[in-house]
Amino acid sequence: MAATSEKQNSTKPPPSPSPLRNSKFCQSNMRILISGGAGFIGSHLVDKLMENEKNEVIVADNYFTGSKENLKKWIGHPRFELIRHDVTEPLLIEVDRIYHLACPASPIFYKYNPVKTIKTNVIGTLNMLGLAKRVGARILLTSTSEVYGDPLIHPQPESYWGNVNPIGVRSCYDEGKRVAETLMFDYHRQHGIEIRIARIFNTYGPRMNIDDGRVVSNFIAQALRGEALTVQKPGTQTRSFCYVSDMVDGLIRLMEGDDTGPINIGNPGEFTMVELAETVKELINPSIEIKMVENTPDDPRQRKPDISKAKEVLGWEPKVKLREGLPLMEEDFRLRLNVPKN
Ligand SMILES: NC(=O)c1ccc[n+]([C@@H]2O[C@H](COP(=O)([O-])OP(=O)(O)OC[C@H]3O[C@@H](n4cnc5c(N)ncnc54)[C@H](O)[C@@H]3O)[C@@H](O)[C@H]2O)c1
Ligand SMILES: O=c1ccn([C@@H]2O[C@H](COP(=O)(O)OP(=O)(O)O[C@H]3OC[C@@H](O)[C@H](O)[C@H]3O)[C@@H](O)[C@H]2O)c(=O)[nH]1
Repeated sequence: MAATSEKQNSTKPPPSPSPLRNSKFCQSNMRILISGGAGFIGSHLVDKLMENEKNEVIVADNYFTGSKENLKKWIGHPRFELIRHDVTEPLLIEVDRIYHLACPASPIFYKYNPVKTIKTNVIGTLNMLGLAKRVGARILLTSTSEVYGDPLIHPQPESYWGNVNPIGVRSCYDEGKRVAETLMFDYHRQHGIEIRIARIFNTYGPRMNIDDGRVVSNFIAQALRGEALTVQKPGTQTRSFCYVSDMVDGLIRLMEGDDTGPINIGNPGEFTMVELAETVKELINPSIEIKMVENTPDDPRQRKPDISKAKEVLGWEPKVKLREGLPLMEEDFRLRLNVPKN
């Protein structure tokens, strides 16, 4: 896809910033909104962006799956602000960049209230795009590998249009993200908004909710609690797991680069769920059992990103291998579950 960020058919210019923005006493150069910033990936993104003293970070989150605990070290910091806000309602603030992450991401949470999930994807993205349009901000959407559905092409390049069930139990999320991508491109083409789209593949790391329901957090929590690891049938389905620090690095490169995307960001190391369970067992608790349990409908059978574009356009590729990332997550889960290492 061609790099394109020039404005086309812009309806009206963004409002002028306050004159104080350019005064020499103005404390920050970049005001960054992160919707969903109290969640797993969002809070790691906050940590990274706060390292730059020129950044002022604002998080808007409704705490559906995120928590203040993830941001506790920044609460009270002069360059940080936390707003309890649901993105299905409009938000009127002044910012230069919007990382739009707000959306439940674990299948058990996004299926819990599918109507709310699709509203978050559609109305939430419309509201964030409306904000970007009003203030002339650049906006990045965290889309997902789920836009490829149960893919018939392997690995998945960005040019693949996907194989998605439009009426299935996952469609509130995967079709919701597909509409969100459409909205991003329509605002770009019609109003000249500067957009970036990341298609994120399965990401793991510290701060995932312990009872999040996603496979890596489930297996680590089960291994530490001494419970059998629950591999959903058939167990031969594959995923490719990216450590969260690599993900955050990719997202920031995408935001600050020139390409609209969509760009796959993920780790191409591919594992069956049985292989993942065996690795967790070996690394964390060799005496644990692995048991096969029923799966849920429409579970994708294979998933692996083609990251040629991310390498070429962003100069990005993941650094942390699964066997290096799992112990870092184990350490965090041990602390939170109060299970010391023998
Ligand atoms: N982690 C992954 O493997 C993965 C893969 C693909 C895409 N993504 C995308 O990345 C983003 C972050 O995912 P995550 O893994 O950190 O999940 P998460 O559940 O930890 O974070 C999502 C955050 O969004 C907030 N939120 C949900 N609905 C909201 C609403 N209506 N208004 C305001 N806030 C709301 C939640 O409270 C939470 O803090 C999501 O958009 C997700 O779709 C994640
Ligand atoms: O305890 C479990 C949980 C899950 N699984 C399996 O593990 C695989 C991965 O399941 P997860 O729930 O972690 O996540 P999925 O890959 O299905 O969806 C994820 O995809 C990318 C993102 O958009 C989201 O984070 C999420 O929707 C599935 O095949 C599932 O059947 C188990 O074998 N055991």
